[in-house]
Amino acid sequence: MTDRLPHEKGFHVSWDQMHRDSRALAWRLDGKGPGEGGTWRAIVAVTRGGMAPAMIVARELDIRIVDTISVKSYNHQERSEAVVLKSPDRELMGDGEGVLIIDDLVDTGKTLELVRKLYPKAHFATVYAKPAGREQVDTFITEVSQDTWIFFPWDMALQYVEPFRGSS
Ligand SMILES: O=P(O)(O)OC[C@H]1O[C@H](OP(=O)(O)OP(=O)(O)O)[C@H](O)[C@@H]1O
Ligand code: HPA
Ligand SMILES: [Mg+2]
Repeated sequence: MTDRLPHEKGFHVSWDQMHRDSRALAWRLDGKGPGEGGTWRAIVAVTRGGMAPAMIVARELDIRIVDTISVKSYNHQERSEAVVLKSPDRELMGDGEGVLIIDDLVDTGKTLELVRKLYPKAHFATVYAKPAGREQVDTFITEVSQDTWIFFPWDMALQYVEPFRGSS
């Protein structure tokens, strides 16, 4: 399967790495909100990939108001038009002021571009970022090159690999 991937490089993220990087994202966002003491009003996870880092950030920053926005833009590794399948609570959101919108990564930036149009005052944060989408994100932790495909732990499984020298 891997020999058919259209991307030259793979960046494999373990659950442990995702936990560490999401915590680092939380710490970076801590105290930067517009509320009293730099607090944030709420978190909105971009489903589905944003839910894992959003949960970790919500826990670290003690934010209990968490909603989701569902944006579908990929079929496997093929990009298609981004569409909103489910919106967060309208009253909660307003123009997005004080709301943290969290996703696992920004790639072309099309997903966040769409969400940003809806909530221009929100703060956009991702764990990983590729150069083409960097402008769409206010805070991120790790940048990878555009020709890298990030493999997330929820898409992976442990499996047998042949020894380097083959088996006798
Ligand atoms: O910056 P972009 O080029 O728009 O790509 C980034 C988005 O693509 C992936 O989501 P996907 O649409 O595959 O859905 P998923 O989170 O449910 O896997 C990823 O989780 C981001 O949300
Ligand atoms: O590099 C990626 N990895 C996983 N999902 C993605 N969706 C857009 N780009 C990526
Ligand atoms: Mg996603």
